[in-house]
Amino acid sequence: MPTVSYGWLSAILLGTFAYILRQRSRGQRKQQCPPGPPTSWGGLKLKVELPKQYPWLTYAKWKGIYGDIVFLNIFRNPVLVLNSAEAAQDLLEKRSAIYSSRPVRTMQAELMGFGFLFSGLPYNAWYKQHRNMFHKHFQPKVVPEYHAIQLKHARILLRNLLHDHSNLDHHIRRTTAAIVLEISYGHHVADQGDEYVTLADKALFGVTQSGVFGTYMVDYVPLLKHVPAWMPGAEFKRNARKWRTLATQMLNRPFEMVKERMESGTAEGCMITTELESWFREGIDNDKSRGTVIKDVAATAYAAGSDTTLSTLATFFLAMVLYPSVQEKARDEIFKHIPCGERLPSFGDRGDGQLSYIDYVIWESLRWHPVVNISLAHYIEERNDEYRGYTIPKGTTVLGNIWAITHDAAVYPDPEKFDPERFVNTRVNEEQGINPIPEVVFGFGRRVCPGRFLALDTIWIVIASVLAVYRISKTVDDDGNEVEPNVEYTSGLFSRPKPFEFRLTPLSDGATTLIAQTVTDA
Ligand code: HEM
Repeated sequence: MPTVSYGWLSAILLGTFAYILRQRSRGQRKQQCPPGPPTSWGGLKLKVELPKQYPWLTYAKWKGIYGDIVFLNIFRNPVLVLNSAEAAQDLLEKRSAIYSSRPVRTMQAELMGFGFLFSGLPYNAWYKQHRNMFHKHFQPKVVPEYHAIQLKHARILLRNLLHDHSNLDHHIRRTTAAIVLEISYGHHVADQGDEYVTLADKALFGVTQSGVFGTYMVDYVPLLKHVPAWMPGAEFKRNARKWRTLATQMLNRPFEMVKERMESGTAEGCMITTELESWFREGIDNDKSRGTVIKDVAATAYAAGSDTTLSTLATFFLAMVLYPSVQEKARDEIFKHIPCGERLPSFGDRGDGQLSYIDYVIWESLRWHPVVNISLAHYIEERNDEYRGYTIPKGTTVLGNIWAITHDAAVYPDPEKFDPERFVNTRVNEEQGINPIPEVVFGFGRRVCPGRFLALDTIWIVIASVLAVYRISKTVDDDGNEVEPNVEYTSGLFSRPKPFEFRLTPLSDGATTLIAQTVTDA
């Protein structure tokens, strides 16, 4: 056995080596790329690797050494990390015409079977078809149609938390998943053990593991995909095989469910029924691939829309435990508008900046611990570019370090502090060039998150509802001393707080009554 495995490895390494030599012998002109950590000759013996755990922190450290644009060449894969808002703005926003593609992700798309996620597609006509369909259903003028769904699930959350708040992630995931599943598939999520939530949960674990560029060597050296799964060190192949089954199920099962319900006349109106009906009306033969686009778009909405919103809400709970005065201020703002215990907030309360402090709490939750700390990888596909006198070669993967941008002390003073107050005085902020609303947490240019309008609405209604009826605080030990919560975040594509302890108490008997009423309201 070992002889065979070494044979494979040698063949792959020799192939890679020969490729590099060929490229070099073509006598490429030496380009002056931006500075970065040294990689050895030909990129073969690496002195540096892209970090796998919390890469945003390592990149932020590199900023101190190499500056805000850091260049690496890993196995002939040029990678550029952007560590400042200015660089991200200059390249990913202003030059988004050439910085909006995505690199090939062998692990996620090819081996794991997540090629259906349009978030990973290169910037081409096929991608635009997906993005346009998505935009049709999630643009600002459409998302208010989903307020009733969001309100219902925010209230179910209040009730579920009253019974048990020990598994916060579970309850919030139920809320965020239920909203997207109802909008996309017209599916009503069961309170416990919903088949589709469980399925996506398992499948998405793989996506978040493989989502940050640099995690898997096979993304740099695609030839490694041919390594047999049984070989020592080929764990990635074994994992990929497992996740592939889940990916296929996540893509197909809920879609088939809607089609069956349509055939039996029991389907609820949703994104898929709307799209399928218009496809049938316009003639399937005129556009044979539209069925695939519909299926992909629904699955991408689900993959991208559930755990992201979950993370921000979990961060909000953690911040409220740690910063009780912020919590009181936000609650006071609600009670100025809706007297305590009178009724629960609804979207009508949001208009005209009436509850603007809540908006600041949301933006600070998004900034303090961004969900996506390294943007999905952008890719410059068409041609070489020049920036600040450096060459950015065609074929460079470009990573926006959202964490570094939102924790730049020159822009967000005292960045580790959760302080929604920082956004209050917009005039002074503008004059001093500090504390802009951190929209960067939703990414850049033409690939900016198209689900952000829905996300902000969900986060708003959940936060306003929770604050109106619950106090979130530290737990106390047997001697009555407050226990500090664990403040630790997961690595991976969607970063969220690891479990932490907190107390959740209804504010008053009136609040408990309001929560109980949601059983009949929702
Ligand atoms: C707090 C919640 C959310 C955050 C922080 C967030 C953040 C992001 C970020 C950083 C990107 C990558 C942008 C880039 O490449 O520059 C992205 C892409 C994307 N997001 Fe979100 N997102 C959130 C919620 C949602 C929701 C609710 C949906 C769907 C309903 C969604 C759908 C998508 C899609 C489809 C893409 C891929 C866009 C493309 O490649 O064209 N996101 N998101």
